[in-house]
Amino acid sequence: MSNGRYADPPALEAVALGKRYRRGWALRDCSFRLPAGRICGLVGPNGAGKTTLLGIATNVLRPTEGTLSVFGVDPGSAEAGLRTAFLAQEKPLFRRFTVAENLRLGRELNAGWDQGAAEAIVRAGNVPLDAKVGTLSGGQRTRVAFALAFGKRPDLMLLDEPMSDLDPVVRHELMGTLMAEAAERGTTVLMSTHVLAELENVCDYLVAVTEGGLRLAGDVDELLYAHTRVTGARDGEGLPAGLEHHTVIEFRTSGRQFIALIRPEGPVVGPWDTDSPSMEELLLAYLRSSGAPPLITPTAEVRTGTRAVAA
Ligand SMILES: Nc1ncnc2c1ncn2[C@@H]1O[C@H](COP(=O)(O)OP(=O)(O)OP(=O)(O)O)[C@@H](O)[C@H]1O
Repeated sequence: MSNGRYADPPALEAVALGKRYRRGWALRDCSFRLPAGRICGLVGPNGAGKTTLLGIATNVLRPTEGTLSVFGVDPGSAEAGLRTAFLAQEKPLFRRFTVAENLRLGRELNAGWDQGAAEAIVRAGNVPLDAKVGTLSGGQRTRVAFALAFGKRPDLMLLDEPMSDLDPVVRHELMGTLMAEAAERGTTVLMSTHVLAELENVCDYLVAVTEGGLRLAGDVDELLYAHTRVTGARDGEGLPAGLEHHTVIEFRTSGRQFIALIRPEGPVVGPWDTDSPSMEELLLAYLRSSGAPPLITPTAEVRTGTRAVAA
């Protein structure tokens, strides 16, 4: 169904999206597009609003203001439900049922169910199909939850910190399975994680939130291209003269060196070394500097006049 063509509706489009709980806003004024076929990392500190965003995309939560559409339709529509799979942080499974019974439920609930794909994931971890889910280790349960999500053959796979209880070998293997599936079928993936290194060489798209606000959204290449890492000899405490002409995302000193991440507003002239940041450096700088101005790249920008929800 989805294959990432530009004319297709985006996998996700948020327009002025906000969610308020009793204690206050968990998400506010978020507008971005995630084109179909992308592998997107969703990052932000604890309590930033990631799970809230995923909850709205899966119709577990309704927005307080604004809209979020999934392939151009409301997350509560039958079409969005059919095309989306969600691997929640707490991996809800029927613990008193066996693995096979959980897969059978998956088959009964999903028209396009692929039993072979689901069973292959379970078997690759030597998880017995006749074991009760409640007796499995946390990592084994995650594997079964992965199998249920993959068995659905979704166009959009949403994952909330999916790897947090997996050992490094299984983490690597399941990430490989996820990438192979996404590449083969053009599946859009939106995955929240705190392990920034996990996203390098995997994601081609990023969404970063802090304190409920969107900080970065867009194509990884565009985001990296817009930034320069500047390093040089420290001269006093403050920003070296000349750097103030640029948008400074973060400035730090270490011993006799300084390191800055900037969005250049012209040629970067000075006795410094300039370089492209890594994805991890870029994300860390934005997560540490909540006052830095957000950047939404052209690919992620919501075009005015776009109808957000065709309910
Ligand atoms: N059901 C709820 N009722 C009240 N406040 C909530 C509820 N769910 C989340 N919040 C609050 O909303 C904010 C965002 O929470 P959310 O779970 O979306 O963050 P997160 O980025 O997923 O965090 P983490 O990385 O810790 O999982 C937090 O301040 C949280 O306390």
